[in-house]
Amino acid sequence: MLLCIDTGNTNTVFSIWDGEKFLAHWRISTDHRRTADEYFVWLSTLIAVRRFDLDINACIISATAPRVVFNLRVLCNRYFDIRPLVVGKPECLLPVEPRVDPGTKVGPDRLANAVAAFDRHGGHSVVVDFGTATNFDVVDADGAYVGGVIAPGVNLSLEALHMAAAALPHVDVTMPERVIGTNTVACIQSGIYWGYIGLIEGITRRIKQERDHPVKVIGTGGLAPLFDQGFDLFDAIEDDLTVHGLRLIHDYNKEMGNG
Ligand SMILES: Nc1ncnc2c1ncn2[C@@H]1O[C@H](COP(=O)(O)OP(=O)(O)OP(=O)(O)O)[C@@H](O)[C@H]1O
Ligand SMILES: CC(C)(CO)[C@@H](O)C(=O)NCCC(=O)O
Ligand SMILES: [K+]
Repeated sequence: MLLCIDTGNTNTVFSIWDGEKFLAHWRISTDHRRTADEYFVWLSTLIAVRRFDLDINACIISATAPRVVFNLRVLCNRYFDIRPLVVGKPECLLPVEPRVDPGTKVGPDRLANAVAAFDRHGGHSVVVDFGTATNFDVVDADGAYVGGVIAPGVNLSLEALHMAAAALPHVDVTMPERVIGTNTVACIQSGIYWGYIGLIEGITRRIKQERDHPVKVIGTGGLAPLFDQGFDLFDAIEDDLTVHGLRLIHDYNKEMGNG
């Protein structure tokens, strides 16, 4: 079984691939202080609940927070006796290299998104990923990541508003019926919701103008469905895009005799 670990700045997803399908996706908050032993206790508890044998013989990691990699490597070595592939490190091959400015370290989650989008939708696409950041990852005809956009994430914007303005409470993200709010909470919800609708519409329109080929827009991340209600923002929503990409990158390395 392959263990795919997608560490974002807020949450980390552990997914188990049995060679044909994902058996489970488990989520834990990202904390670089978490030790290998802590991860293992957590993992083995979840595996016991699901009653399948833990037979992990390969691991691939995407870490947008590089500090977590040390303890994840220890987890792999100590408990599974394997060396993980770490996306973005020179020893981890990619089906196509990204085409960006020299010296740019593209986020490994964006590299995985590009590989997954190319697999499911072919070239000429853009992934809109709603995580800690709201990032747009542009995929070329051959599947290469060729750049994109990084905007503050929805929950980050809400948090910033609440922290910086004494009179503004923390609110949940929902779709308000009307743009004009008649109370404080409704005003904030409107600013966030309609603000992000405008951001997604505006940025995808401009990305399409900059490309010389029609572009498919793929939404992913927990909040993608919320922004899809009644709007034509996305051609597809994929909830497991990043781990799907990790699985493909692992398989590619195996095919190439690497790891
Ligand atoms: N209506 C909602 N309001 C607030 N949060 C939501 C809502 N729906 C989903 N979420 C949250 O969105 C998050 C989506 O997870 P996702 O993996 O896409 O990004 P993340 O974990 O926040 O960021 P990162 O991947 O950068 O760590 C989950 O933590 C989930 O609890
Ligand atoms: C943009 C985020 C934060 C999205 O998770 C991550 O991919 C990242 O830290 N990227 C590094 C910079 C870049 O991708 O250009
Ligand atoms: K993510």
